[in-house]
Amino acid sequence: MDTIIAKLKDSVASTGATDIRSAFASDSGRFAKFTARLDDLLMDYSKCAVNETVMGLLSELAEAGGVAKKRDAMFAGDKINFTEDRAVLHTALRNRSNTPVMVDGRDVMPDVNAVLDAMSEFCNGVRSGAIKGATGKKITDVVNIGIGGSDLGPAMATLAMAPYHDGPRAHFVSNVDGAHIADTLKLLSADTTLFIVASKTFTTIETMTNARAARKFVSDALGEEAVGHHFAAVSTALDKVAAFGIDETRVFGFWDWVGGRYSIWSAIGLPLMLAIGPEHFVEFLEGAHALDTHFREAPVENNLPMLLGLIGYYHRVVLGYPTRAILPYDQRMSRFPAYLQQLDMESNGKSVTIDSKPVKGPTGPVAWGEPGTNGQHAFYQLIHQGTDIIPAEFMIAANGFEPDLRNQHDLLIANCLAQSEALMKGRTLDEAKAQLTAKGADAATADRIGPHRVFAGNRPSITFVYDKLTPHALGRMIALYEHRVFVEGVLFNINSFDQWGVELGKELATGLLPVVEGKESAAGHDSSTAGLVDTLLKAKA
Ligand SMILES: O=P(O)(O)OC[C@H]1O[C@H](O)[C@H](O)[C@@H](O)[C@@H]1O
Repeated sequence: MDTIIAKLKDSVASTGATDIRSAFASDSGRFAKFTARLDDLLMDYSKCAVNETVMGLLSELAEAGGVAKKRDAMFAGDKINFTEDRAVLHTALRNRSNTPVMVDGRDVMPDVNAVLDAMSEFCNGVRSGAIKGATGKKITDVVNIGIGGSDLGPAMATLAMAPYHDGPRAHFVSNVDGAHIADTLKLLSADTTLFIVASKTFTTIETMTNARAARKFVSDALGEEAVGHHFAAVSTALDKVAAFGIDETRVFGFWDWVGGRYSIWSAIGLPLMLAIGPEHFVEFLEGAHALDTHFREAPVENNLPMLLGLIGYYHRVVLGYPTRAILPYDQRMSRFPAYLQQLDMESNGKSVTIDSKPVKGPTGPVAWGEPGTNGQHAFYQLIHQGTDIIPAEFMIAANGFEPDLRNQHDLLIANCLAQSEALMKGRTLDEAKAQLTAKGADAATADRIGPHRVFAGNRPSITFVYDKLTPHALGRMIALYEHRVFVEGVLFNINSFDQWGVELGKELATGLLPVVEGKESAAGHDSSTAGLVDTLLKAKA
């Protein structure tokens, strides 16, 4: 690996790979060379700092890092999440070919299918009105109470699939800040609302606290006996759900081999299924399955997640770029960057290798973003002219869902393409000055103002294009990013599937609660924490 990385660094210098603009000028076939496809999904990475030498070395890197072998081990149910002694099988949840997937000598597919059937039956009942609230009214609103992976996936996907909504309205409460649930409940009537308590562990303090507030909302309005009609739960901890008092016919399970940030395909997808219906939900699973099959079968040079992971690794480790921007040109994908933050940073924000040694180089970059065109009018300035190079990942559908607003969709496409072109081409000082002079500026003004109007160019971007954001296309896009994170994690030589880094803060918060409540002294805490507690206690009304 180290030798190949060194060769990559040398080849960047010796082949001038980062001069993307010149590469386009000298090779009209560049787009054809550096694009890959899966059905209608096109990945254009020609605007990255790559050439045949770089791509060849990246393929060698995939081989040396054993990516294909580890991929096969994941799909086969090996316990690759060794720090938690767990298999990693979110792919089994969307295994539409239904081939057996073995964990500890047992095929998990019958259980997967049984939960999917139970979810479908429940959703059909709620959507048709056969399953009603305690007063006999139809459920019009569903509130998912969850956080992290039990919120971001369903919230992101439900918003993305808005054109397919024909079920109850969906709301998402995640934050322990009482403002979140209070503002949500204000809009709702208990007798027509169903709450889904979604928590893999069923111990997460934010979720349990919000669930109790929701329970009080229902019992205050309709009486304690109504609670059962207005709650469902999704969890791996069925004993804890029973203790909370949710009827077992309304509990949808999943398994410890589904990571929270990979759980949208499981019963955690219940709010999405309620909104778009079981058939569209299955199409969503099928899209992910198509990508899984592609990941397992396509040769590296045409394998989208392999390429995306290899280029991501190249950007981070070889070129040293610290972040990447996720920029969907799709308003309904506005939560996709937030979703990817958990997927990517919780998976690959690690400092210890699988051999339990400190990593030698960088691991996961900061992933961030907002939908275009909004970002253009906010932070793109830094992407174009700032001192860090930030690889951008654009995504755009050829078609929107508003035929009467086709002109707006064309404007959206033009903006998306213009950004990647501008990032790559930039504007030289001579061009900037000539432009100023053409507008009537004198030479001294052109000299003074010109440098401010220079764009360095050669800034990398990847663009994804697909026909339309259908359930299939969304499932495929999420799975693509999941496997990209996998490929990068293998190359970083880390375990992408645990998240010990979130634990310390949780432990300290538990210890600090009695201090903040004024029941215990802050002695023993550092002076900053003690000082902050003191300030807050004095200001407490
Ligand atoms: O689903 P839960 O068990 O409530 O967990 C919710 C979230 O909280 C944890 O702190 C983890 O960092 C996340 O990976 C997880 O998705």
